[in-house]
Amino acid sequence: MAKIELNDVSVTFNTYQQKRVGLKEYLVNRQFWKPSANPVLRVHALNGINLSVRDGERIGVIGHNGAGKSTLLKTLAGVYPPTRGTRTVEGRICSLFDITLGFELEATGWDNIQYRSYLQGETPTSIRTKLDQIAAFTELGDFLNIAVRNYSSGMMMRLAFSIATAVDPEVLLIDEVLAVGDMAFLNKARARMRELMKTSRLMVMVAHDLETIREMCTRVIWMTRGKIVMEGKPDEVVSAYTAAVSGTAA
Ligand SMILES: Nc1ncnc2c1ncn2[C@@H]1O[C@H](COP(=O)(O)OP(=O)(O)OP(=O)(O)O)[C@@H](O)[C@H]1O
Repeated sequence: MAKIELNDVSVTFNTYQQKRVGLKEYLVNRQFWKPSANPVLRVHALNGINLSVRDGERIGVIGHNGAGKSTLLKTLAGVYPPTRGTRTVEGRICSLFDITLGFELEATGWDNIQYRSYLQGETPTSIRTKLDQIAAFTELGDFLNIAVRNYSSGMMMRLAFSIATAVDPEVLLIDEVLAVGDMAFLNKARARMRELMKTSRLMVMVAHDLETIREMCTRVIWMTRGKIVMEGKPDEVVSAYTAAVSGTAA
């Protein structure tokens, strides 16, 4: 059984009003420099989020830029620990965002498929059957024999997407704006994503495309400034959001 439980979760980032002051800059200007010249800014990206998602639910997250959607997804994935509150996620997670991060640049495509598959919980036996399927999906052919340092960004995307989606996820976390290479690969990737959405036990998807949300989700969450302002049936929440955005809300 897969489930997600967020209890009063907040995520705060500390950032600086200006760029960080380096050692050289500090030494040169130290008689003039004061910490108050560059105060810490606290960004409350998530603010007291309560969310309970059960097996079988497909959640869509909508909201304007900077509302906290990606931070929510990354908190669910375990990338950001909550500054306050508790996070419980049960089930094998597949995160479809930032998928090209963390590759071994000096290793070949084949080696990276192995390394990543282990990180995704595969065993030497289970990898044996999947290796060829992943390689075939990339359509990278002999390029899989060279170091990924030499890949174009589109080739990296193909490799990363093929590996990330070769799992049998229980909890699927998707950022819709995943750019996955050229048109030919994009169509194939979209088809695979839809398949994963149908087969995973629970999904949370961040999307700006409201039609995809209406079509794919069982519940929608609308976020503003790190808070959930409305949640419920896709049609109702999307209509309220659209009305608010176009300025026709009552
Ligand atoms: N790593 C970080 N360090 C500092 N601030 C951050 C970081 N990540 C996000 N933020 C800030 O947190 C807030 C929420 O950002 P987030 O990326 O979650 O929004 P979003 O709803 O996904 O936006 P978009 O639709 O533009 O992708 C923003 O104010 C953003 O500047």
